[in-house]
Amino acid sequence: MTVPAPASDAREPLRPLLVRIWRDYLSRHKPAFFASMLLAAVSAGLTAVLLKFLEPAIDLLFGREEGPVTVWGSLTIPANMVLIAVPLFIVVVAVIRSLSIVGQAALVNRLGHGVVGDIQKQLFSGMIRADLSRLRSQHSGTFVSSVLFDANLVREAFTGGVVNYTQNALMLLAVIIAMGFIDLPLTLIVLLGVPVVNWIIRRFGKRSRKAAHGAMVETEALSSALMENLDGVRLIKIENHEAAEEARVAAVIDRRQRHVIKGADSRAFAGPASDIVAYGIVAAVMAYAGWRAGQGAMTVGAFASFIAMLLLAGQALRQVTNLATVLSEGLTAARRLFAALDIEPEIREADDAVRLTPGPVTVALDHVCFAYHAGEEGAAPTLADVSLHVAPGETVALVGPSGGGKSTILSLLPRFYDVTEGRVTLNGRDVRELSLADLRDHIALVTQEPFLFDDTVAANIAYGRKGATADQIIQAARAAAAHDFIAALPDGYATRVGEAGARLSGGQRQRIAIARAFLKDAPILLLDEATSALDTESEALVQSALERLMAGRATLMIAHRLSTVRNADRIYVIEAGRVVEEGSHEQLVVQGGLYARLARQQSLDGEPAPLPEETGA
Ligand SMILES: Nc1ncnc2c1ncn2[C@@H]1O[C@H](COP(=O)(O)OP(=O)(O)OP(=O)(O)O)[C@@H](O)[C@H]1O
Repeated sequence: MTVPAPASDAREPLRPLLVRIWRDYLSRHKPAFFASMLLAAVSAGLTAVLLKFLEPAIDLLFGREEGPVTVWGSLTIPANMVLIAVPLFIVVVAVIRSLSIVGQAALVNRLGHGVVGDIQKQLFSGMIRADLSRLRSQHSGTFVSSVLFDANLVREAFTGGVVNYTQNALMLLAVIIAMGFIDLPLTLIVLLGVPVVNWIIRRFGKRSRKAAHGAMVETEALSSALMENLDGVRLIKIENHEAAEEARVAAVIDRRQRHVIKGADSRAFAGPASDIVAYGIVAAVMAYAGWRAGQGAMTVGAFASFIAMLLLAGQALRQVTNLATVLSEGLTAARRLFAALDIEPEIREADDAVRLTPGPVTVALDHVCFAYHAGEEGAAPTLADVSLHVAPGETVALVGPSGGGKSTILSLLPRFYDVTEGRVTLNGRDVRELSLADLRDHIALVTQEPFLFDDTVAANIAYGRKGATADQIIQAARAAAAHDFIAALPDGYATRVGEAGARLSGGQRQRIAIARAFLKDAPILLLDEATSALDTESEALVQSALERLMAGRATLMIAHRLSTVRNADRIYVIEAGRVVEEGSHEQLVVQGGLYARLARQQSLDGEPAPLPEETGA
C-alpha cells in the first residue's frame, strides 16, 4: 500500500527539490537523520505491537485457560502469570516506545534547527555577496523576511514535515500490516479510504501552498514597511503622517493575516476532513466485524484490537494529512529560497585574477559607457564615452549638474558595477582582471553620509584595517582631527556610537570615516561629497584632515561646492553622462563654459569663485 504523498505542484516537480534538500542539507547530518528514522520505525513498530497485543491480552484475560498459553506462536506464559505478564509486557513495550519517540524528537529538533541555521547562513552570505544592482533593486525587507520567516517555514517542514510525516506514515503502515494479520478482508475495506484521503491532502495542500506564497509576499511587504517607517521616522513625524502610516501598515498586516488564516484553516480543516473518512471506515468495519463476530469468525480480543488499531490509524492519517500541508508550505518557501540562492553575482573575480604590485596606483577610465539596467530594452546609458585619469599624488575633481553621473563613475572603480563598454584600469590593468579583494584593498571611500556600525568608536575606525593596534587607531584619529572629540566622549575610544552612529554629529561621523581611511592607507582615495554636509567649522577641520589624507594618493573627488575643488590638479565637468570640459580651475573659468557658469552662480551665493573677467579673460 502507498501512503498518500504530500501534494506537489505539477509545474514544479517535487523530486528535484527533495533531492536538493537531501544533498545540500540533510546528507550532512546523515547519522542523526538515519537514527531519527530508525527511532521512528521502532516507535511505529512498537505501537503496532502494543495494539496487536490487545487481541491475545483480552482473549487471555477474559477467557482464562488452565494450562500455559502461547502468544503469537512463540511467547509462552504460565496460566498463573497471565495477570502479571500481560500488564508487564504492555508497560515494557510502552516505555521503549516512549523512549524512541523522545529520542526521535530530540534528534529531529537538532536536525531541523541545524538545517534552518545552514540555510540562514547561506542566505546571508548570498545577500552580502550579491551585486549592488540586485541589492538596490530589492527592498531590504525582502532579505530580512526571507532569512527570518521563510527559512523558518522550511524548518517546520523538516521537523513537522519530513520526519514526523515519516513517523506517522510508518505507524500507519505498521498498523495496517498488523490489521492484515488479524483480518485481511477487513483491512482491504480500510484501504479503500486511501484514495479519498489522498484527494483531501492534494486539495488542502494546494490551498495551503497558495496561502503560504501570499503570506510570504505580504511578510516581505510588512518587513519593508516597518524598516521604511523606522528609517523615515523624522519625515513621518514632521509631516504628521503617523496616522497614514498606521493605516498603510495595518492594511499590509490585514492582507498578510488573511493569507495566514487561510493557511491555518487548511491545516486545521485537512485533519477533520480525513477524520470523516476515517470514522466512515470505522463504521463500515464495525458493521462488517460485528457480522463476522456473530458468525464466530472473530474473537472479542481480535475485534477490540482491530478497532483500536483502526482508531490509531485514523489518528496517524490525520497527522499525515496535517503534516502534508506543513510540508507543502515549507516546500513553497524552500523553492523561493533556493531561487534566491541560485542567483549568481555577475560581478565575479576572473579565475586567473591577479594582484597589483604594491606601490602607487594610476587610475584611468578609458572610453567608458555604462547603463544601470543594461539588459533592459530602452535603457538609457548613464555614462557615455567617459575617459579620465588620475596619477599618484594627483587630486582630480568631478563637478557638474545633479544626476550627471559623477557618483556612478566612482562606483565603477571598486566594481560596485561593471562598465558596459570601455574599461577602468589601475596601473594599466583592467579592474576585471584583478582579485576583487585586492582591488578593494587599494581603494578608500569617504562619502557624504559615512556609515558607522553600532559598535565602539575604536571598532568603527579599525573597520578600515583588520587587526589594527590601539596605537594605530589613535594615530589615525589624530590625523583625522578626531582624537580630541573622541577623548572627550564618556568612554573615549570604547564609546558606542549608537545605530548608524546616531550619537555623534555629522562632522564627528565624517572624521571617524576619515580616520578609517587613514588606517586603511590605500593608494586610491574616493571622496563623494565628503564635506558638503558640514558647517564651516567642521568643514575646516575635515578639509584639513582630508588634505593630509590625500597627500601621495590618487584622489578622485566629487564636490558641489567649487571652493573645495579649486586646488584640484584637474577638474572634469560631467553633464548627462559625458565629460564636457576638462582642465584646471583657472583654465575652465577662462573657457567660459558650464564650469565658468557654475562658478559665477556660486560666487553669487557667497562662494569665492573668480569670474572670467577677474582672471583677465
Ligand atoms: N542604482 C541606480 N539605478 C538606476 N539608476 C540610477 C541608480 N543610481 C543612479 N542612477 C541614475 O543615474 C544617473 C546618474 O546618477 P549619479 O548619482 O551618478 O549622478 P551624480 O552626478 O552623482 O548626481 P548628484 O550630484 O545629484 O549626486 C541619474 O540619472 C540617476 O537617476
